[in-house]
Amino acid sequence: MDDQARLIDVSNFEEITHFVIGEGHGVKGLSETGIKGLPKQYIQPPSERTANIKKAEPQESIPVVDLSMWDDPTVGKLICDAAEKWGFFQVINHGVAMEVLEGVKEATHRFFGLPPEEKRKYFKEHSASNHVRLSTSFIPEAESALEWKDYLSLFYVSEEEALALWPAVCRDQLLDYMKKCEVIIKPLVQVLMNGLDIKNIDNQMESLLTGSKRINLNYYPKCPKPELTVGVGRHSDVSTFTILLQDEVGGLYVRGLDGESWIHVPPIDGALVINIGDALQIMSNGRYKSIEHRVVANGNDDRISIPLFVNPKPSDLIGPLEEVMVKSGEKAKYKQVVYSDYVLHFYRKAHHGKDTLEFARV
Ligand SMILES: O=C(O)CCC(=O)C(=O)O
Ligand SMILES: [Fe+2]
Repeated sequence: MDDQARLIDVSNFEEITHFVIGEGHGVKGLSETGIKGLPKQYIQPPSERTANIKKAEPQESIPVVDLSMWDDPTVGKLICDAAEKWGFFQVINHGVAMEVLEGVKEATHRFFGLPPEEKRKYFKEHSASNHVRLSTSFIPEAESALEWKDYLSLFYVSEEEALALWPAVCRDQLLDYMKKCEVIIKPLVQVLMNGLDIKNIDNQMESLLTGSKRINLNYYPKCPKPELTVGVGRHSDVSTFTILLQDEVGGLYVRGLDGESWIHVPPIDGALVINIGDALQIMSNGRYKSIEHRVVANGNDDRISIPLFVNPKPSDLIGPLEEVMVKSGEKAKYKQVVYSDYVLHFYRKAHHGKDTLEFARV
């Protein structure tokens, strides 16, 4: 380890980029060299550094909803209230077995444990398909300061394609997990739509809300100077909703109800975190909120998380749902946009809070 540490010059921008991206080591590899300083491209402006996080009182936290009785109207109410106020909640007794969750976490560690020559094949420059992409930071080409994170992003088209393209060390566990998550996705759609007074969810509506899926494997290696950088910068997700599995390390913060403070999402063994994304904020004309969140870098531990983004289809036109507009009599806050245009807009710039939504604002 020491040998490698001597080889890496923290102040040499090109050398770092070549090591991280060119050779496929990622920031995980950089962290494992034992570097002591933070390369300058990872230094965030003071306003974004998480050491400045003004934390809320610990007793205020996002709701935890027990899903053992989906049909109980109080469960539905808790979920819809959380979606309106917090945009974030955790679920327990959700019906996805502990072994399945463990399998996904192990698969994530197996993928990131591959030698760099193997992982390199999945970087943009080499990947056989843009449905399978390993990246570092968020979108390094567009960022003036990088995030301390590597991630594999897998767009789901069909089981057949996934079996052919997704890395063999993780694909079976991920596909199994995605299938098992249907026990959450279907009733969640039902409950959220009920909350908007939409009772009849036909195939077209179901497809508009859940027609495509993306699963990411996030790896946040231990960081030499965590107070100067971030794991993920503030953003909201572009999904309908996201189901997030995190490990026991912690570090995810969501914007508090006052719009200023940051609230930690404590890891709960066996729980899943659910958050509303921009697509549902748009479709509900702002009733359900996609809330800003961020991940701190950690000086002591590596962390993983696995978000499953449940999305409209790329070709779908999204806008405030007609049923919502008719029932509420409100003016539309958002216009109709092609979902893939919205997503492309998100991927064109660095994470910056909820800015992406402006793209769809009337
Ligand atoms: O790692 C986390 O807890 C959250 C990650 C996240 O926000 C994302 O991938 O969109
Ligand atoms: Fe996110």
